[in-house]
Amino acid sequence: MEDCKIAVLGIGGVGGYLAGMLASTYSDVSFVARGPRKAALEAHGLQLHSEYSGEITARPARVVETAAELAPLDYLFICVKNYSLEQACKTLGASVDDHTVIIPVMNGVDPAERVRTFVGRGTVVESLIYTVGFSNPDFSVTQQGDFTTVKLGIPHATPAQQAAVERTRDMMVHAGIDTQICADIQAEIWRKYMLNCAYNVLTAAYNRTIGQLRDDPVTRQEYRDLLLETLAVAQAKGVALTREIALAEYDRFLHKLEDDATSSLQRDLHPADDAPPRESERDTFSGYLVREAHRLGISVPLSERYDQMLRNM
Ligand SMILES: NC(=O)C1=CN([C@@H]2O[C@H](COP(=O)(O)OP(=O)(O)OC[C@H]3O[C@@H](n4cnc5c(N)ncnc54)[C@H](OP(=O)(O)O)[C@@H]3O)[C@@H](O)[C@H]2O)C=CC1
Ligand SMILES: CC(C)(CO)C(=O)C(=O)O
Repeated sequence: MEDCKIAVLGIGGVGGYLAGMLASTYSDVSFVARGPRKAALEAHGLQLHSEYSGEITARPARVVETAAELAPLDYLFICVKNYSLEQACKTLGASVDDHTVIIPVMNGVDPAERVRTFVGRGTVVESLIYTVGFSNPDFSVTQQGDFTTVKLGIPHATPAQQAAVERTRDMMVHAGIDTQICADIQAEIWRKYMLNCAYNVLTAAYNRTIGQLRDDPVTRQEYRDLLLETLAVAQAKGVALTREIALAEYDRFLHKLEDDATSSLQRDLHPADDAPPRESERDTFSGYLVREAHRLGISVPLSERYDQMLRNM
């Protein structure tokens, strides 16, 4: 395990945490980054300010502009926004061969399927991550809060695929990354997506924290309704999510999420420095949900309203 070849493509909020943890454990970790971020990582390494894992300065084996500059990898983590995924997959070259395990660590329900289509080789492990992280103007990365957890799996895995999932989990746990294997990874991904379709959509639509959404009776009720609309679409697609799980997520919103919690969609649409909105994943959340609902004949009026509102921002 010590000399496995690992790369992380996308050294932002999510990739920066994983890259920092991996590069401070393994000797052959490459960072794929571009422009001024590449120059900063080459000059100073990656500074990770993690409330969960501590203050880490990670020096990668190398920083490259594209993965195509790398020899075949054992593991490739792809941590880009959904709108960058296709382009990123086009730059992999010979870094991915049939033995490579690719782990897209992203929001949305279909990144793994899209990677399989765009790349067509290697073993793609599905994943999701619960974390709060972002990149800073000096290209350091901050992870906030006392958790960061990754879940892995491959639906209907063959024994060889399951072995790849287990190897990946062991490699990540050895680097100090909380990682669990899920028997039904699709259901877990949809559970997280259901959360995102309420949490990310409402925090971004109003630029409010979770505490502010919870204090307002209208948004408090809408959070529940958005969870239930997403549940209806998931169930129509045959995903094993139940009303009890949706209501447990609502309970978490009411009683457990931090008052000052924000979302990645909110941070992109409302940058802290009053800069103009950045490109965002609104299409990954309400956009995809509404399209799937229409295709399946499910009524999702509130998601439609918020999708329109986010599109007009
Ligand atoms: N941030 C969070 O708290 C959470 C995020 N997620 C999900 O994780 C995924 C990643 O999000 P996040 O880390 O926040 O995103 P960021 O925007 O912070 O980071 C993405 C990084 O990918 C880089 N990138 C994009 N394309 C390429 C490429 N072709 N080559 C090299 N680098 C590339 C970008 O570089 P550049 O700066 O040069 O554009 C950027 O640094 C998303 O799907 C998000 O929804 C999930 C849970 C929590
Ligand atoms: C809801 C949250 C914070 C959970 O990790 C997230 O996925 C995001 O901000 O995109």
